[in-house]
Amino acid sequence: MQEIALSARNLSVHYGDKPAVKNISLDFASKEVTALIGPSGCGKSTFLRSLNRMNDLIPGAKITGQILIGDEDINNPATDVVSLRQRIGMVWQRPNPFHKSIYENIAFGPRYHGIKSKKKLDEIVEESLRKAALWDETKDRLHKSALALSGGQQQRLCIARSIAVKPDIILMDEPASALDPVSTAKIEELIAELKKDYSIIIVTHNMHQAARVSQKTAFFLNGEVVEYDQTVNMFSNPQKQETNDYISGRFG
Ligand SMILES: Nc1ncnc2c1ncn2[C@@H]1O[C@H](COP(=O)(O)OP(=O)(O)OP(=O)(O)O)[C@@H](O)[C@H]1O
Repeated sequence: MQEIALSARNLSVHYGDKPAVKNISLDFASKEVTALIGPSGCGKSTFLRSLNRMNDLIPGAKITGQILIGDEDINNPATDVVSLRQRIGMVWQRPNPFHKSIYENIAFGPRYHGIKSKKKLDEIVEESLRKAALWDETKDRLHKSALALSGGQQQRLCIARSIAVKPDIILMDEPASALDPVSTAKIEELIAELKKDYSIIIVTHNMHQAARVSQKTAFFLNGEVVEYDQTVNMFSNPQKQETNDYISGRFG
């Protein structure tokens, strides 16, 4: 049996009176990549943001249902949201490095979580940049501004920053959509490498990308999950007409 990293149970999200995510239950396997696909506005990002309580920051967003890590429901008001976001990291569509050096971008999180030793921080910075396939490109300029990196390098830096606090799960919201094809390919290679150590849930509009990087795919439509399956099955033999229409480009 596959280990489960995270489960959504009857999860619904409303913005005011308007439902954006409707009663979704999904299990996410450990150390796998799960892709969330579907047309614009179908609730993928809203669902993703619920998984580490980022929707808490949106006024008027109301969340019901459970997000379970083991027996722990992260929607419980007693949950320490800072430590939750350390365990479940997030990488956004546009790279958003801090206006600081490359080193400080990575060291910020571990330092915030109490690591003070320079030697330990140096080790974490190197290890995180290596895991994000960025060490060779940055080792001679660690104390230069992160903003001088290319867009693709900045996105790998953001991935390194999320790795630095040792998460179990990394959420990615269209992490390559603002990047050129070469940078996109690097991010995809990196995702394949990262899944050895982390469970990854990625929103993507790019069907080829979903097919390349993920082991499971969930197809969202109008706030619901229409189909959830192994990616190879989903793309070769979808069970629902709507899935077939979407992946063959008939809408969305
Ligand atoms: N902050 C918000 N306030 C109000 N409504 C929102 C907010 N964010 C999203 N919505 C609405 O919720 C629905 C789902 O949006 P969401 O962004 O989750 O979809 P999506 O599938 O990720 O879309 P896209 O692929 O275009 O990013 C949409 O109708 C959207 O207009």
